[in-house]
Amino acid sequence: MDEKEDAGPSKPFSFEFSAEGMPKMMDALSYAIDIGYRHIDTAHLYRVEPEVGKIIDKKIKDGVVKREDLFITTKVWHHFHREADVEVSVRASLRRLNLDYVDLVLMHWPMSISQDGVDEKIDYLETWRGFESVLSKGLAKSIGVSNFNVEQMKRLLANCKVPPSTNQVEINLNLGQKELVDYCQANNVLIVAYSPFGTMVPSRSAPNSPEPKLNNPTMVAIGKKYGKSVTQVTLRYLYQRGIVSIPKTVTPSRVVENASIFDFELDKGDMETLAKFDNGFRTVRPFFWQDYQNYPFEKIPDKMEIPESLRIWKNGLNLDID
Ligand SMILES: NC(=O)C1=CN([C@@H]2O[C@H](COP(=O)(O)OP(=O)(O)OC[C@H]3O[C@@H](n4cnc5c(N)ncnc54)[C@H](OP(=O)(O)O)[C@@H]3O)[C@@H](O)[C@H]2O)C=CC1
Ligand SMILES: O=C1CO[C@H](CO)[C@@H](O)[C@@H]1O
Repeated sequence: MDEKEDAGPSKPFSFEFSAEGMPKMMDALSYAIDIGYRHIDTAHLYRVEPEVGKIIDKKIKDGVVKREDLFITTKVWHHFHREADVEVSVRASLRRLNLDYVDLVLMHWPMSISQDGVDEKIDYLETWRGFESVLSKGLAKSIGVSNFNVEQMKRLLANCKVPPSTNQVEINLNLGQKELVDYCQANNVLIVAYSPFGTMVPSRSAPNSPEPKLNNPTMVAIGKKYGKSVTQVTLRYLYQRGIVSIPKTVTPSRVVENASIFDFELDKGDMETLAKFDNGFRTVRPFFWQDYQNYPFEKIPDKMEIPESLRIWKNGLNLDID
């Protein structure tokens, strides 16, 4: 393996993954597959592909699932945006995952940032040609993007040979992204919602985070009406908008809870009530990249105090993955 394959931006950030969190996460993944989860979302960034691969391998060897039953997504990070580097990244992920192919590979962000954190200003249309090549070689069964805004989706769809199957973006009750969802769905691009709970959950919440929280009276009342939790109502709401959610939990009971959303249907009135929570509050906003070319979100004005809940990374990110 040449060092380019697994090198990552050694500066300016240092995002420490908690090693002790790994076993819990892997136990949760193993349990999720046992109870019926089939879509696994990972990425070069997350540094867990080898462990995900081991779990998949074991579940196939134990006869719990066949490879074709699973839908594995991984993502290409910023510093592999040269057309030829996309394949380098995907082959490295396949090696770490111990797979012959992934079902979906995503361009994690539209920005291209060097391993040293420099804004390399590579056009994502060039990067996308690398994705089309990876698809043609069978390294991925489908290709998509993540964190693309409406303008970027329009430009990509107008300048590609193979359209993205998916746009994985933050969607939750705070951030409904109606214009983006409507555009993608009108153009047969599946919307996958990351951070589907937004700031509802304590790990993402801060004193100034907007409603709804887990104890929001309106949410609790709607949940009671259907015998469901606030988080199940949230995931069902997204499902009924034609959106695939990818909630994360390391808690076994929540692994079950988050999957138990297909035995009820929110009525029209409740869907309208839930839509009213939309206030545009974005949970995942890496403001440290906001001056880079193709940064997809509105910029936070310098004078505005950046709320703690937006500072998902205190120091940033270190991708020197072995
Ligand atoms: N493409 C991209 O740029 C991004 C992709 N993603 C993807 O989306 C996935 C999910 O997003 P993430 O940001 O983790 O946020 P989520 O909205 O999935 O929230 C995860 C948090 O919610 C808690 N939680 C989960 N289920 C419940 C429940 N039923 N009741 C109460 N709390 C609950 C978890 O706690 P606990 O684990 O302790 O149970 C965890 O702290 C990520 O794992 C990643 O795969 C995420 C961000 C950006
Ligand atoms: O899960 C994640 C944590 O935040 C990163 C940057 O904001 C995301 O891109 C990533 O997928």
